[in-house]
Amino acid sequence: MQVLGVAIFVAFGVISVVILRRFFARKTFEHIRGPSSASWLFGNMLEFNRQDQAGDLDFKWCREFGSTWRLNGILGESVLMTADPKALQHIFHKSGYSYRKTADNTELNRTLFGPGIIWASGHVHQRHRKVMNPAFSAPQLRTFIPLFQRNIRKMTEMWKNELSARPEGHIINCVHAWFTKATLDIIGEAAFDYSFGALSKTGSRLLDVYTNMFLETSLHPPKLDLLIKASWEYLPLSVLRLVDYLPLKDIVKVNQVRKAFRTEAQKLLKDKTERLVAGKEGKKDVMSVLVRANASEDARARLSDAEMIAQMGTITIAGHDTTATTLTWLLYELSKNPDYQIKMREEIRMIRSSVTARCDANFSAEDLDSMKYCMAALKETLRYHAIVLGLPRVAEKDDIIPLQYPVVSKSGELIREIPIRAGQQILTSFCAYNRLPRVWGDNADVWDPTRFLDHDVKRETSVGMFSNLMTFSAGIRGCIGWRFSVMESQVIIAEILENFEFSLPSDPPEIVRLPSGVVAPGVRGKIEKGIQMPLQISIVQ
Ligand code: HEM
Repeated sequence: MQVLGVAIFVAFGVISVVILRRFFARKTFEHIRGPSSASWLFGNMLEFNRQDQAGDLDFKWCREFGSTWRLNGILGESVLMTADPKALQHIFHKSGYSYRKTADNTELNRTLFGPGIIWASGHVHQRHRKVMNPAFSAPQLRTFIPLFQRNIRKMTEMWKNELSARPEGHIINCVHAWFTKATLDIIGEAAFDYSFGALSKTGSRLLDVYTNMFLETSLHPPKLDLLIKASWEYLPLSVLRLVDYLPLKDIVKVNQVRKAFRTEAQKLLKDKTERLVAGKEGKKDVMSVLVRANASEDARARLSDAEMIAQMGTITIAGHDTTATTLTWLLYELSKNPDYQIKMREEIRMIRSSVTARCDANFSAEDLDSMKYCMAALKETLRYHAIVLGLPRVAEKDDIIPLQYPVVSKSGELIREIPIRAGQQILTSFCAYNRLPRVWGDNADVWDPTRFLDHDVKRETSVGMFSNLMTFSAGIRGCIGWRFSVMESQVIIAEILENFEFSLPSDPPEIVRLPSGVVAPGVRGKIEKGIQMPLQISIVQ
């Protein structure tokens, strides 16, 4: 009886807090325009989470209401959504940890990765970042270039072998499946000196458990899932820790993945620590650098074993499918833009002649940096195909968010800044920012790398980690691996375009952007088959 009383009291308390918070939240956003509520229970969240193609609604709402608008959240919550550069700069760059991740985001990160960098917050996150930074510095990453080249060459040799047996002179491959394997092998070796054996087909348990995780866990979430996760904002941490035991599809899958990574990471950490203690010459992989950086820290600043182990899953998952998917979109665009593909190939060949003239076998970092057409295509793909659509954040304290581009209120006044209360949720839209005509020009809705060719246009407000794009997020929580991804992509682009031509198959399927954790391509009508990007590949003449 007593237990029931406490339960009723707690439930009453939670509901009162929710209603009061939502009442005050409405007040601050009431005057901002936005789509009307599609359902009293889900607001706009059901349509937002189940859009036909990822980003469709972000682009539509941004066109209709300007770069900042209001959404109806679950149970009448009022949510601010923005693609405004100054607002993004304020939230990600200027406010430290004042805009935290949402509870469901944090808990899913904890369930998947454990206590690693992507889960940590505040001073704990600062500690993670300090130990990890040296492993992601430009000089350290440049040492990986030969490793990137060696691994991607394995893939191109396999393609060449396959092609040599085809009298028709071409093959049709899902390039995403290949890039996923190549980038997984690369991250395994570069980050841990570990072999996933993805290309060689020897495979590993990790690979089996992990395959298709993003799609399985985030495509078209069930209604109950959305409701349960919305309630997490109001639950105390002690209750949230029980999330791991929920029989939700995504939780079950990420639990499996985390456990598999933990087993492997424990072995790796032990091996690397023993090497360090024995004074053996340090290896260059990210985890060995981490182990050394950690050992040289003041005891209080060090990462614990559990934290170090969590980094393995984090770096693997954050660090390979992301790059693989971006490269997949790049090849898709190049298949549709053969003239630009030819320009890139000519550029690569020209630089190859100077490499041969100096009797080198491989491109150096400087060679790769001098490939302007290739770099412009990579930047444009990161802009046009932001594989993380945007991120949700919650204000930790009352604040005022400034806007670069004022929006018109319901009563016709210009809104230049938006007061926000502690606890209110903001959805940031990276994909809509990346396509704002005011920032990128009138042809922002077209894939056109020439916009990046001669110069990086000086933007009015600078945001992001790379080239004013929001694709890698920004600020103290921005992607720590952006340079890794860019260098790896430069190597892969040079290797594959020097050797192969890419085009659409003769009867090309309609490719759609799947609204999953990482925006990946699928084929219209065959979405249940998962990620697909069939392209025609032939040897360069
Ligand atoms: C195209 C490639 C990539 C994209 C678009 C991308 C995007 C992002 C984004 C949007 C975030 C912020 C996530 C959040 O705040 O919840 C992030 C964080 C992170 N990324 Fe990447 N990423 C890419 C490649 C990589 C690579 C190659 C690595 C590692 C080798 C990596 C490691 C990480 C880590 C460890 C974090 C967490 C950083 C922190 O919380 O301080 N990423 N990435």
